[in-house]
This record gives sequence, structure tokens and C-alpha cells, in this order.
Amino acid sequence: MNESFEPHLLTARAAAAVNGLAADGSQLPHIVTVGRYRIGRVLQRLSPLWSGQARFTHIAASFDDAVAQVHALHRRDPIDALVAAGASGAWMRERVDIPVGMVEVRGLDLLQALRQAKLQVSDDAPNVGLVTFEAPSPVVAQFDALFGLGLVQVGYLGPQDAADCIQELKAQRVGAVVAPGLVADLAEQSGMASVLLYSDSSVRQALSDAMLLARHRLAERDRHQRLETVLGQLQDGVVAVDEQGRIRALNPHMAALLGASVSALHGRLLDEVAPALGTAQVLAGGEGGEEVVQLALRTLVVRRAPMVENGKLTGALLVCRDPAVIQRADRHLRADQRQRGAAVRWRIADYLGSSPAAQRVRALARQFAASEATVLILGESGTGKELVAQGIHRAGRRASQPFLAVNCAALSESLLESELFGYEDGAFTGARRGGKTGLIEAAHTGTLFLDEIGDMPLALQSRLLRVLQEREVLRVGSTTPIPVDVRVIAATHADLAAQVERQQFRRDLYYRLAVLRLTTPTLEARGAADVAELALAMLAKRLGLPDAKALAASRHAALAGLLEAVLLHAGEHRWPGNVRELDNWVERLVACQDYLCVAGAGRPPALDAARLLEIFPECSAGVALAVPQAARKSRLRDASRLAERERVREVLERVQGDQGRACEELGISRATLWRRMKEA
Ligand SMILES: Nc1ncnc2c1ncn2[C@@H]1O[C@H](COP(=O)(O)OP(=O)(O)OP(=O)(O)O)[C@@H](O)[C@H]1O
Repeated sequence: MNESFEPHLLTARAAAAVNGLAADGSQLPHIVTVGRYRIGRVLQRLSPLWSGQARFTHIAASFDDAVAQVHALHRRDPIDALVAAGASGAWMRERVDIPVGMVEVRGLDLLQALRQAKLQVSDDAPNVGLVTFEAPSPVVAQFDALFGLGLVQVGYLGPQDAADCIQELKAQRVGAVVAPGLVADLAEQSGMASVLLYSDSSVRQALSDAMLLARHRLAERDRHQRLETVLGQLQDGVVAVDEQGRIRALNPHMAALLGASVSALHGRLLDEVAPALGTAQVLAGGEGGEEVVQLALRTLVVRRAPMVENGKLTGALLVCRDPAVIQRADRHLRADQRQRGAAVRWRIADYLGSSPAAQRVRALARQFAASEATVLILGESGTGKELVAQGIHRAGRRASQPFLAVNCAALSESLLESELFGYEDGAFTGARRGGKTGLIEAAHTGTLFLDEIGDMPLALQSRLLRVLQEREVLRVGSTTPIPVDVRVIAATHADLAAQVERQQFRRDLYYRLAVLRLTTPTLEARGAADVAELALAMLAKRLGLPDAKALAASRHAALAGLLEAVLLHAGEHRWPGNVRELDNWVERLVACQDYLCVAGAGRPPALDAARLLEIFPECSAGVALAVPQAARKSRLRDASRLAERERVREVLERVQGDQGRACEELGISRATLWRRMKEA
């Protein structure tokens, strides 16, 4: 016996079914019974037996009317299976894409029905009528001939035949009829006894069949929904077709590419909707692979793959990509690679100096980092323009994105153009195959530093202006602009405003660039204290120390003192090469430290003025003019002593304590060496 007949199960299930859920919380399949008249009533009477296992809806209609109502309901509330009988059921099965549990006439049921009918005939009308869907059965006719039932068989195709059926039965003196619902009802109305062709057990069997079909379909629907959720998350358009090329699944992105809704596209032939996708080609056993196609006005990259199950081709999967997405990913990858190659080294705090001018630079840079506006950094060569640009980038929201720099003065016009804007495949003779991504594209989401912007040729200035205005870049040889999100920081040592007046620089570009403006001061403007601070930091860096503070405690303290002494003699030097020139001094000092200090007889080594001028001719003015003050002299002496001691220690280390060799190298006597060793 079917478990659904157990009453306690029925109640528990019925309670859960109120919400369309099974007792375990899973969704119940939706079954729709379809039928009018007597069969409709039997279906409604018996379907509650499954009430805990399925949700039932009844549609009292037949044929086209039933088909229309089923479609309408299915759109509102998806149906998992239908139950119907006879001609109307067969009609529906042809027209609805939902499995149908058919109420079938079974042999014993028919005998039972005929027996019941026979018991109800009268002498006036002694015959029994049998109305069946489609043609009369020869087997039943043979049975009648054998047992003498007086059976009149009539075929029935649809409601339009019902009245004719009744007339024919009457004419043949039929007293009781075994017939489908409508005919049975009409027979009763015209005074004939009637027995429904379908027994309760055949209706129960149909309901049970429908249950199985519905469960299967519900599981399929769940799988489909999960798949749709996954597909919905994809940025690509994805469509699956069956072996005939009919769309069986697609995601909203694909529907948008095809220009219709998901539901409108479902079931249509993909080759009719979008012939360019080449569905037929892959279904005909062609190779999958990737191709660029034109779909309406869009260019897409389509990838096709046949679907093969158990060695049989069951359909195909097509994945469509917007080339812009691929290009963007490509740009990101390239930008990442470039970024790794040219890491951002500097932070705003690396801009050293305690002078008010240096403090102002740091404060402004911090302000600019919080903004997205274009920055123009003005300043002489070697005043830290790139350092500040990197600092602004690193302190802003683009810090984790690429920082790319290009020196506009270092490249020829055509090279600078392709470096900045990139080019398309075959844009010019010698162009790399596959084209090239320009720095502007590669800096997407990051910062582009345009050094020596004043040297950018006028033609490129116009192209750059377009990038800043339209926020898109046009590769050389291309007509399709690529959107970019780049912050531009430009720098120049030139007087850009004067260049604008002389029409050497586009005025509109100048204003676009100079939204935020910052000037990096020269070393001269920053003063001697900043010069010393920077020089000591450079010395520390050369010696592999973390910063200038570490010098004092190191064995290089004397060298640091020597550096300070040399700088004191720089006097009025104007540092035209700025930080680069200063770094050059530090390097010279490290190389010539021994030569600079001369030990007199019985006197500690001291900075030798003549040698100083020889190595640092820039000092001449200072040395000649400045009368060294007492404080300076003593600082210098200390520095020289320190340097000498340091030197002794270094040489002794190198010669592994061999004092004879150390004296030779240092050019001093053994007695002096011992004294120096004691001091150290
Ligand atoms: N205030 C400063 N503090 C620390 N280092 C500095 C400072 N100013 C400049 N530098 C250093 O000087 C060197 C040159 O700086 P940078 O390249 O930024 O200058 P620039 O103005 O861009 O020069 P150019 O215009 O010649 O390219 C770098 O090593 C930089 O770190």
C-alpha cells in the first residue's frame, strides 16, 4: 500500500504543505490535475491522498482551454507535473512542455466498468456503450463476440464529438454507457445510465506516476536554479544549447548581449537569434575554440565548446566576452608587472630637511595626496620632484596601484608617443605583433608621472590633453578609445608659464596640469642646515647605515665630522646641481678621505686646505674668503682626529693587526701608531 494512505502521515504532511514545503523543509513539487466533469471530480477527490508530498492545483478545463490555463499558471507558479485523462490529456501532452501522468484505461478496470454498466441496462435499451478515445478496440470487439455483452463501441476525439456520440448510442439502443467524463455526464442527462471509463485505481496510478515525474523535475529545476545562480555571477555571457541548437540555459549577461530577456530567449534556436555566434558549426562536430565575432554593433570574443555525454554530442556551450574586459585584465596584469619592476621607493617623509621651505613641501604633498586632482611640480633638476611625486602617490588612495614614470625629454617624439599611448597591431612598420600597451593604459587605476613635461612636443600635448579631458586613451593606429582612470603628476624644471606665453606649451594643457602646484626649492634656498642634513643622510646611505643618526655611534663618525668640515668650507657655493651635486661631493669625500687629512710632525692629522681646494675646487671662494672661526676650527680638528683614529682602526683590521704594515700604509711611525691606538 502506498505510504500516503497512512492517516497520521497525511496530517503531518498536510500541515507542512500549507507553506509549500515538505515536513523536512524541502520544497514540494507542484502537480496540476486537469479535467472537467466527472474525471475532474475524481481527480480532486483522490489528489489529497498525496497532500503531504505535493502541492496540488486543479484546473477544470479541457483541450485548448486547459492548455492556455496551464501555460498561464506555469508562468506564475512553475508546474512540475500534470495529471490528465483521455483525449484532452493526449491533446495537452502534445502542446505543453511539462510531463503528464496519464489516466489510462486498464483491462480489469474496463471489465469491472462494463459489468457495472450491464447491470444497469433495461429491456428497451439492452446494449452497453463503450466510448473510448481514438478508434474502437478490436480486442474488446472479440471479447464481446465471445461473451455476448451487446457492446456498442464508439470512438471519440474531442468535445465536438460528444453530442454525436450520445445520438449514436441512443440509436443503437444503449441503456448504459462506459465513457470518459464529458460523454458520461451527457449520457446521464439524456436518460442513460453511465459508468466512468476510468476507475479510481487508474486515477491513483496516474497521480502516483505524476508524483515520480514531478520529483524528478523538481530536482532538475533545483539543479538548474543553482546553475543559473552560478552563471548569473559571471561577467561573461554564457549560453548552453541542446543538440538541436535550442537555448537551454543562459545567464542575464548573455541575454543582454542578445538583446532580449532570458525567458524570451529560452527554447529559441540560437542560430536564428545570433547566427554570428556559429552554433551550427560546433554542433556539426566542428572544433571549439575562440573567435572574434561581430554581434549587432558589438565586437565579442566567443569561445565554443561541444558538450559530450557518454560519447554522444548533447549540445554546446558558448561563452562570450567583451574584449574591453579582456583588455582591462590585460592592462591590470601589465601594470602589475611594470609596477613590480619599478617599485615606488619614496614616501613623503623621505623628503628631508628642517628648513621652513622643506617643511612646506612635505605639508603640501600631504594635502595633495588626499586629492585626486592633477599636480604640477616645479623645481630645478635634482630638487626631489620625483621623490615628492612618489610620496604623493604612496600617501593617496592609489598607493597599491601602479606608479609609472616617463621622462618626456629622454625620448624622441615618436618613441614617446608609442611609449605613452601604445599602439595597435600593425599601426606602423616595425610595430610589435599584437600591439603594445602604453604607459597611460598601464597606469590605469594608478598614477602617471610625466617628468620634464615642458619638453613634450606640441602634437603629443594635444593627445595628452584629450586623455585628461575625456579620461580615455587612443592607441596609435586605433579608432576605439579605451577608458582609463589615471592620476597625472607632471614635473618640470622649466618655466612653464613663460613657455605658454611663447606658445611652446599649450595653455589649455597647462591649466589642466597645474590644478595643484608645488615648487621644490633649490638647496641654496633651503640653507646650510638642510644641506648638511641631506649630506649626512647620503653618507649614511653610502655606508649602508639606516640614517644619519646612526653615523655618530658608528665607526664612521670621524668621516661624518670630515664631511661637516668640508661643507663648512663650501661657503657661498650655490649648489646648481642640487641634491645630485651634493651626492657627488659625498662620494668624492668618501673616496678621498685619506688624502684630505695630512698628519704634521707631532701633530694629529688635519684637513689640509690646499688638498681640500684640489678635491673640492667649488670651495675656493669660501676658503679664500672665510676666516675660520674658533668654533669651526675646533669642530674641524675634532673631525680630523676622529677621522684619523677611524682610519687607523680600519687599516689595522685590514692587515689583521700587523703593525709594521699598518705604519707603512698610514705613513706614520710606530710610536704615533701606538698613541693613536691608545686614543681609539
Ligand atoms: N629633500 C630631499 N630629501 C631627501 N632626498 C632628496 C631630497 N631632494 C632630493 N632628494 C634625492 O635626490 C635625488 C634626485 O631627486 P629626484 O630624482 O626626485 O629629483 P628631480 O627633481 O626629479 O630631478 P630631475 O628633474 O633631474 O629628474 C633622489 O635620489 C632623491 O631621493
